[in-house]
Amino acid sequence: MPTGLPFDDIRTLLSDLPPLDTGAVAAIAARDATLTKPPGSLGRLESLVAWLGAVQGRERPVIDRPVVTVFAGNHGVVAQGVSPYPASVTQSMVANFGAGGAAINQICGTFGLGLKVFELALEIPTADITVGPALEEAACAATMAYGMEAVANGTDLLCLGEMGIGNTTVAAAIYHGLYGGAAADWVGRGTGVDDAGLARKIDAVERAVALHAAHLGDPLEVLRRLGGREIAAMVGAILAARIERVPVILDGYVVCAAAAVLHALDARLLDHCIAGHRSAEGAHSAVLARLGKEPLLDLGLRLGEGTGAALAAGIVKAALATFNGMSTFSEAGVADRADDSGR
Ligand SMILES: O=C(O)c1ccc[n+]([C@@H]2O[C@H](COP(=O)([O-])O)[C@@H](O)[C@H]2O)c1
Ligand SMILES: Cc1cc2nc[nH]c2cc1C
Repeated sequence: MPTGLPFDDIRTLLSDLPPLDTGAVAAIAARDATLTKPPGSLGRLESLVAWLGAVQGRERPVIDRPVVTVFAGNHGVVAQGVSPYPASVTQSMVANFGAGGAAINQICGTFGLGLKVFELALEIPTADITVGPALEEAACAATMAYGMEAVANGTDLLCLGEMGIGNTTVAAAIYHGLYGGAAADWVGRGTGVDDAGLARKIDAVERAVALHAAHLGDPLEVLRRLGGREIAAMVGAILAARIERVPVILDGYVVCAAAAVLHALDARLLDHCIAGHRSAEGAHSAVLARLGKEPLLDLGLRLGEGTGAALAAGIVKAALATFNGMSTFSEAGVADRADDSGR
């Protein structure tokens, strides 16, 4: 057992972060300038390769073991009537992931991504955040540690996803707890609540944040009081990836709640993350602006499961394939431009 307060053990991990590799970025820019294309013509694909190199610390980044991790949790706040679906759907969807029948299975198959599902005590929902803290500190820290396993198998690109009926309510509570404003600013329809459900959801988020208001100055307290197990595990996964130099693609509105906790602790904790997409859940745009992330895709998705992150991974893989596989002007015998302008 670790000694001291569990959150203290987490906090020690925050203090010693590897720097991004600027030498790798420079080397990538130099090779990019020799490839058979006008400078800058691959747009954001070029900056994606630079990002991979900066995080991995490699002049030739690799994506040999990309993985999507789906963290699944259940939430006591479902008792407040905040989701149109019963909590049992979380377990059923985990079975569906295992059987290969979910949307994320098909996207992983399309782009050659591994899929790993972390099932987090689904039979024991976290406490209702309108009544008390979701998790005790020790349980929250232990769940964060479990989430660190996401990078344990030598993955070189981590796509984060989640599944949990009710978790758009806890995500909204986290945003309201971290960023203030009105509860309604952060609450959306999730899986599709009707108007009465939306009103219950806004009310639940308001009451939860009011209940815990005295403790919300510390982002880790926001996490344990207003979050849930899949959110805590994703905080651990993002943190471990930062330390292990693994690039991370964030999914949508719910995954970004985990990212927001770390960002509130120290913005550099998200240096290794890109936003895979903009979710159709209304407040996601405001969240992305707070996090300083420009999403790669904007496809109107609001599913979760890591689907937006996995789709973005397909683009990232293509970006790296262009960088590694393209011929240079001299190799291909293509005439380069006559002057240095525009470089
Ligand atoms: O992350 C998103 O952008 C997102 C937006 C809407 C819904 N979801 C998914 O929907 C579930 C939560 O919705 P709800 O209505 O039960 O709170 C959960 O399994 C999430 O993966 C996810
Ligand atoms: C069917 C279903 C699938 C999901 N996948 C992610 N969240 C979900 C919510 C529901 C309800």
